[in-house]
Amino acid sequence: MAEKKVCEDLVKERKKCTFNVEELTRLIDGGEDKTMERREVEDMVINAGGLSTKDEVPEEYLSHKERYENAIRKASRLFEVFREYAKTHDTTDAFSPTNKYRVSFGVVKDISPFMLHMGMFVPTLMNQSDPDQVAEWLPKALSMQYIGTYAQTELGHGTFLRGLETTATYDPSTEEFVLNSPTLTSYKWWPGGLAHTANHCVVVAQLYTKGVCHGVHPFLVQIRDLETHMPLEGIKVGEIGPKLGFQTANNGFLGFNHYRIPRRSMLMKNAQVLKDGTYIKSKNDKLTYGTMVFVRVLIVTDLAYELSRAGTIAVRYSAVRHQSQPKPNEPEPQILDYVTQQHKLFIGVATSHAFRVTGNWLWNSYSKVIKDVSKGNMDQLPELHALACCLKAVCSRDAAARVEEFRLACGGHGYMASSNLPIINGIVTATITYEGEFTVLMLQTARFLVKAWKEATTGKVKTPTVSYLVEFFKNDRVIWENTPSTMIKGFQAIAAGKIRTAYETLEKHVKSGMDYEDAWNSASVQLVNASEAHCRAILTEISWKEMVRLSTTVSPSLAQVLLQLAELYLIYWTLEKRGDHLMYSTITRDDIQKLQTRYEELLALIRPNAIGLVDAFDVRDEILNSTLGAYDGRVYERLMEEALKSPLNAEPVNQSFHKYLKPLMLKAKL
Ligand SMILES: CCCCC/C=C\C/C=C\C/C=C\CCC(=O)SCCNC(=O)CCNC(=O)[C@H](O)C(C)(C)COP(=O)(O)OP(=O)(O)OC[C@H]1O[C@@H](n2cnc3c(N)ncnc32)[C@H](O)[C@@H]1OP(=O)(O)O
Ligand SMILES: Cc1cc2nc3c(=O)[nH]c(=O)nc-3n(C[C@H](O)[C@H](O)[C@H](O)COP(=O)(O)OP(=O)(O)OC[C@H]3O[C@@H](n4cnc5c(N)ncnc54)[C@H](O)[C@@H]3O)c2cc1C
Repeated sequence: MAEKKVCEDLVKERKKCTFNVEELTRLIDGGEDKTMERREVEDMVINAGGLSTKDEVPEEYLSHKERYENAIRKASRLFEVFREYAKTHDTTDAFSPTNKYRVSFGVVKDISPFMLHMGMFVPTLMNQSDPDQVAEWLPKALSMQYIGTYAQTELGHGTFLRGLETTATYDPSTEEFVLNSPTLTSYKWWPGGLAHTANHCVVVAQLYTKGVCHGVHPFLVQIRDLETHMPLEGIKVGEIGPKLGFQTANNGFLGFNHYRIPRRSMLMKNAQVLKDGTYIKSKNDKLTYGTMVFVRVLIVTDLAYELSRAGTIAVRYSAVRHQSQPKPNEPEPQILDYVTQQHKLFIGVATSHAFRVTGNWLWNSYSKVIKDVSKGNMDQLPELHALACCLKAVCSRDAAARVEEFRLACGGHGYMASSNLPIINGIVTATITYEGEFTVLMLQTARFLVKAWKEATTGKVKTPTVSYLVEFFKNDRVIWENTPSTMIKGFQAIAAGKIRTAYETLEKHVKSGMDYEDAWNSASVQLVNASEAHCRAILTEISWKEMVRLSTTVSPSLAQVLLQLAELYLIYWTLEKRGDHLMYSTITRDDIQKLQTRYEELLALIRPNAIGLVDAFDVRDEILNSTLGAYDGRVYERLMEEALKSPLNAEPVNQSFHKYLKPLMLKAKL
C-alpha cells in the first residue's frame, strides 16, 4: 500500500526544529544502543503474526468478557514472541526504568492481564525467596508455567497492612500452613490477573506459629489446577467487575477455606519458620514490604513515559488543528500558536523529562541502598522509603493532572476513546491509589521529616536529602535572585518552613495533652503539605541538576533545548507556589512579574521545537493508538475511519427504530 501523505502542518513543523531529534531520542532511551534495541523489539512485536490491531474492531466495542479474552490471546502471543527473543538477548532490563517492553501497549491497549505477573509476582519471588526457592520457582514463573499475581489487599484493608485478616497458621504435625479467610472483609480484593488468569499468587497473610501472631508474611500459593485451570478445593476466586480504567487487568477476589500449603511455600529470604514451628525473625520486618518500594520507584519513570504518550498526542493534534480567526482576513491559526495552549502543553512535556531524570536518579539510589541491605546495612532504608513514598505520590498526582490537561487541550476530540487519552487517563489516575494511596504515602514521608527536623535542631542531619534543613536554621529567608539556584533554595526553604510549622503544630497538640496519635491526626493536613513541599524541593533540585548534567553531554543545539525545558519546569513551579516563596524568601512582586515574562519567553522559544520534542519521544503509532497523535497528522481521516468501525454504522436503520422509536412517534400523532 502506498504511504499516506504526512499532513502539511507537520511537515512545516518538522522543518522548524532546531535540534537533532534522533540525538534526543537516544538521550531519553539512555544511549544509542538502547534506542536500537528498543526499535528492534518494537519491530519484532509489531510485525509478529497475531498481534496487529490494525484491522480489528476496536476493543471498546467488545463485551467485557470478549475484551478480556482478546487481551489474554494477545498477551499470550506477545509472551511467546518475547520468549523467542530472550533466547538470544539479555532481557534483565525488563525490571529497570530503561525497560524496552512498553511495546506491549501496541498489543493490549489497556492494562495487560499479565502486568502483575511481571510487575510484582516475579520481582517478589526474586527478592523475598531464599536461594533454593528462587532456583525452584523462578524458572517456572519466567517461563509462564506459574502465572502469578501479588495478592495483598483485602476487601477490608489495603492501606493498613498490619490489619490484614487472612491467616496462615503453621501446623507442625503435617509441616503445612493452613490459609484461611475468616471474614468477608478478609477476602483478597484487587490483585491484577487474579480473577481468571493466575494459577499462583504471592499471598500476604498473618503468620501464626506456636499460637503467636508474627505479623504479615508472603506465601507462594497455587490457586488453580495446572491442567484444567479449575480453582483448587478450598479456594474461592473470581472477578471484581468493571472499573474506571484497567478494564483488561482482570482484577480479582480470593478467599481461602482452611487451605493447606507446604511449609516451604513461605518466602523465606528474610524470616523463616522451621519444621517444628520455631519462628526466625527477619533482620528488619519492613523488608517484607520490599516489592512495594521497588514498584513505587519504577512508577516515577513509568509516569514520565505515560506523559510522553499523552504529550505526543496533544502536541501533534495542536499543530494540525486550526480554530478561530483572531485577525480578520487571515487563515485560522494552528491552536498550537495560542500561548494559552502552549502553557497547557509545554509544561507537560517538560514534566515528562523532569520525571524521567528524577526517576532514573531514584532508581540509582534504590539500587545502591538495596545492595547495602543485601550486605546487612539498613541505614539508608528509611530515607529511601521516604523518598519513594513522596515521589510516587506527588508524581502520580501531577501526571494525572497533566494528562487531564493534555486531554482538555484536544477539545472535544480528546474525549473520544479513539484519541486514547481516556485509557491513558485511567492508567495514570490509578497510580495515585495503587501501590500506596496518595495521602497515606505522604504521611509516611512526614514521619521521616518530623524525625529529620528533630535531628536538624541539633545542627546536623544524617541523610543528604534533608541537609537543607540545617541551612534553614542559619537563614530562614532566602535572599532572592531570579536564578535557578535561588529558586531551588527557595523550594528548600519552603519545605523546611512547612516541616517546622507542622512539627510545631504537632508539638503544640501534644503539649496540650493530646495523645501523640491524635496530635498527629490534628496536624496531618500540615504534615501532608510539608511532605509535598519536601518532594517539590527534591523534584526541582534533581531535575534541574540532572538536565544541566545531561546538557553537557550533547550537542549545543540540543543542550539549549534541554535547559529551556528544565528552566520552564522550575519557573512554572515557582510561579505556582509564589505565595509560599513570598513567605520564605525576599522575592518581590517585581521578581514574580519578571519570572512570568521569562516563562512566556520560554514558551515562545520552545514553540518551534514543539513537534521535534514529541517526535523525540519516539512513540510509534502502533503504541500510541491514537487518531489524534499519529506521526502523519491525518487526524480527521482517522477520526472518520474509526467512527465507521462502530457496529452501529453497519446498518442504516437500527432495529430499535421499529421496536421503540416508531411506536413513540405514532403515539405522538394520536
Ligand atoms: C504508569 C504505569 C505504571 C507501571 C508501573 C510498573 C509496574 C507496576 C506493576 C504493578 C503495579 C500494579 C498494581 C498495583 C498493585 C498494588 O497496589 S499491591 C498493594 C500495594 N499496597 C500498598 O502499597 C499498601 C500501603 N501500605 C503500606 O505500605 C503500609 O501499611 C504503611 C502505610 C507503610 C504502614 O505500614 P505499618 O506496618 O503500619 O507501618 P507504620 O506506619 O507503623 O510504620 C512503621 C515504620 O516502618 C516504616 N516503613 C513502612 N513501610 C516501609 C518500607 N516499605 N520500607 C522501609 N520502612 C518502612 C515506617 O516509615 C515506620 O518507620 P518509623 O521509623 O517508625 O517512622
Ligand atoms: C487499579 C488498581 C489495581 C490494584 N492492584 C492491586 C494488586 O494487584 N494487588 C493488591 O494487593 N492490591 C491492588 N490494589 C489495591 C491498592 O493497593 C489499594 O487500593 C491501595 O493501597 C489503597 O488502599 P485502600 O483501597 O484500602 O484505601 P483506603 O486506605 O481505604 O483509603 C480510603 C481513604 O482513606 C484515607 N486513609 C486511609 N488510611 C489513612 C491514614 N492512616 N491516614 C489518613 N488517611 C487515611 C486515604 O487517604 C483515602 O482517602 C489495586 C488498586 C487499584 C485501584
